[in-house]
Amino acid sequence: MEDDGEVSVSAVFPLPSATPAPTSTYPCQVGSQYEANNFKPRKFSRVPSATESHAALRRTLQKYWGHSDFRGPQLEICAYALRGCDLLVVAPTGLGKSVCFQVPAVTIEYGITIVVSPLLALMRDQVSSLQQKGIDAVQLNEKTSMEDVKEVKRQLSMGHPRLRLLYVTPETLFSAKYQAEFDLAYHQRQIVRLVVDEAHVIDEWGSSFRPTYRRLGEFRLRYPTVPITALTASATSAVRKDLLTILNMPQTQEQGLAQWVEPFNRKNLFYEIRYYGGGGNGNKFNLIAADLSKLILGFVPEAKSINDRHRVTMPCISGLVYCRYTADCEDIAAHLNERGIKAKPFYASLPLSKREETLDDWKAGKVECIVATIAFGMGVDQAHVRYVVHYDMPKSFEGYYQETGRAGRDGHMSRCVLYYSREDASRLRGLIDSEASRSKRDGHDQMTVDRNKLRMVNSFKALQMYAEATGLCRHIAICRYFGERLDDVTPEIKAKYCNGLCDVCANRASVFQRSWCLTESIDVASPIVAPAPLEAPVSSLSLDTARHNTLAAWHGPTAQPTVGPPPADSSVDLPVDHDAMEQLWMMDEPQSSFLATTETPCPRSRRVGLRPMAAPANLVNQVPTPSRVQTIDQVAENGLSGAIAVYGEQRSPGHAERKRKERERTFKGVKPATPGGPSSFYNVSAPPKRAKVASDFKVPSMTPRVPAGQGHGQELDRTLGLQKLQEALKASFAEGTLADQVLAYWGREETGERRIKLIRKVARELEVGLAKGATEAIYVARLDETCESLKLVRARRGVQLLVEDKLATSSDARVERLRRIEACFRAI
Ligand SMILES: Nc1ncnc2c1ncn2[C@@H]1O[C@H](COP(=O)(O)OP(=O)(O)OP(=O)(O)O)[C@@H](O)[C@H]1O
Repeated sequence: MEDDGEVSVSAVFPLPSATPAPTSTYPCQVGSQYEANNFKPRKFSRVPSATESHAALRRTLQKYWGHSDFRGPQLEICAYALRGCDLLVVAPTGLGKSVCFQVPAVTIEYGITIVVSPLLALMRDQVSSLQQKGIDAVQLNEKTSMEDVKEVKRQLSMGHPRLRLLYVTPETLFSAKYQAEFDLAYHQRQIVRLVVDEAHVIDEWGSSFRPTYRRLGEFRLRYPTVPITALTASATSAVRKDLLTILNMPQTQEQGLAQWVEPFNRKNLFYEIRYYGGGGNGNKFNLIAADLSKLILGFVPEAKSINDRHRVTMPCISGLVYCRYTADCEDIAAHLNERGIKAKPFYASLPLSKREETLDDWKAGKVECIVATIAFGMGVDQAHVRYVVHYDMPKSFEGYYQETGRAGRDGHMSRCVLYYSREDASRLRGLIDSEASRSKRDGHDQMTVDRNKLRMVNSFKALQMYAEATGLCRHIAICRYFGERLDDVTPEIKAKYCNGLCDVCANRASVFQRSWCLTESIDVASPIVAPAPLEAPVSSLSLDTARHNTLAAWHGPTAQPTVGPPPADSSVDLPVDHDAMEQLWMMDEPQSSFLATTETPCPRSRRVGLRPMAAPANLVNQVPTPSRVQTIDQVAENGLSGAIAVYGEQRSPGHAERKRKERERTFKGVKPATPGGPSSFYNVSAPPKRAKVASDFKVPSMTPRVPAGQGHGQELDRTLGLQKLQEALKASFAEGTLADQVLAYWGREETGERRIKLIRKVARELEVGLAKGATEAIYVARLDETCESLKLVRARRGVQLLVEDKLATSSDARVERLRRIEACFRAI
């Protein structure tokens, strides 16, 4: 019987050749829950500066995890999570990706982080490790007891839950059983983030045996203000694009994505391929078993000396052997036991208690070797695994990388061996073909089937080429597969990536000689063909229309989206950047073969979409006399959050107590979110809190663009223009006595949410007027002038002119534009 639980496959594509130039905005804050919620670390009553956020995150890490400091990009990623950004993190196995979402989830003041995890065992591990640290975490899946389900539902509905991390399967997330609770938690602003862990499985599992994975994109439509983090260790650039598309996440820095792609190399792993010929008719066991046990026994002295050298105290040497079939797991485990290696089988159809026992014994060092199918592996975090052997070839390159990634997570040298024969490869190829046809029977459309099949085949072909290449450094080949552009001749690169830690670099001649035993009559993989572009999950619908439809499907046709769809007659689709959307579906140029790639070495870390550290000049100009001393340099260093903090009140003794009393006063008469339910600090019926910060609006310095390659007279890209207008209107009218005066004069006395809605409508109306008959240059100029005019509302002199009806007598050019704005406010 074959075991399910495969990791994704993908084709071979290069990474973007260069990191996009940084912009001077914080795109990830625009339109995110950050705007509505202002995630704050505990103890902060205002938005903290970057330095303060970092300190808060570090404190959490030290207090709960006991690590002295963050590793690599962890701190930066956590800080972006605190800001409410959408994040994509692609980092090698063992880097510590869990910290990147767990630490912010615990650091912020309140709210639940939902973590979608693919495997129950992985969920169980992470939840119990968090609970041991004293963190409120819980898992919700089909195995959760009734009592726990009740408690989770209570936490989701209560308005101010203790719960910090809720681990779910995608099936649970979309189960009708919990929808009301998730909806309520969302409306009470208690869902702070969706995390998709091991996100690479979305692409393949979603189109084969776990279709609910593909539904994850609906989350964004349903809960549009909740930011998303996707994390994976193995994703080529094509897979990354697919993930973002499926999850309905922004695709670029401009659209609000912060992305980390860390180098894939695992320096401390020794990769080796063992070739064998034949292996048909059930004689594979006879061919390999003896060699396998000899290999493992041979590792032991070396592994022991590594452990001793690094003071790793384990009763025995930990290792893993991967097989494709459950029967092989049993046979190999029995064989190893006969040879004195304490081994146990592990596969999906074993009872859960048995699997848990095996895993616990292995972690405790009572069992030396686990002989497992791919049901075991992803996310398993055992530090001292000294070897990973593939008795069978994995079905995908990503699978190989993930599984070998279990080795050497403590950073010390460990070995990864793959047994390879062409017979095995061609059998596996047949299996992949039949699996692809099975997904056709499962009701997927032809295009999805074809694309999926091509992906699987390509990934497998790449793995076969990797195994067959007797002259290419294994480390370089792996990194090339994931898109790093590396040459394999420069000694510095070879030393940096491998330094003799693969069979080819250690002894190329011997590898070549050993490969002679491969059966010549069987073909090696044919070239890789790029799959067709991915169908957008929201296809031709705009995101807003899709979001509206989704909400209607869930909440009934009268459902009111939190951020409503634009009126039918509006000529602007606010969140859709058609130009950028079109680029989403465009794939990179395929490489004929990853083995042939050469070029510049990969930088240490590729970060795409990161916020630069300089604050926009226009923002700095707007900062009123700060109540705390803060230089422009500090603002630049701390970024926008830092600049907002400038508006914050000076803290004084008794500040916390005063804040508490103020809060109690504010929420005294607040109605419960549900009839009979507890009242909440954050529920929707709470009166709008008067912000202490001057305003949390962002002023993006974005320029409206025309679609690439088009000139004047062509259709304008107006999304950013609309956004700019909206921000300017908000800045002038969202609050403040001057704005109140003007609006009262215009007969608009809306406050709070109603005023914000009005501002949105006015922005749309205005933008349509400005775009009429305009070329790009005229449009930009009109936008700038209108935004400039709006500043009058923030000046006493301007307000006087307005409310005393002296506009007609004024010669100020801005007045004319202000009239247009006034007309809009009066008319809507
Ligand atoms: N800042 C840190 N300092 C020390 N150890 C850390 C730090 N961050 C994470 N670790 C440790 O690194 C190990 C790997 O962490 P984790 O399981 O999150 O990795 P991962 O990136 O998710 O790997 P995989 O993709 O293979 O699941 C864990 O044992 C964790 O405790």
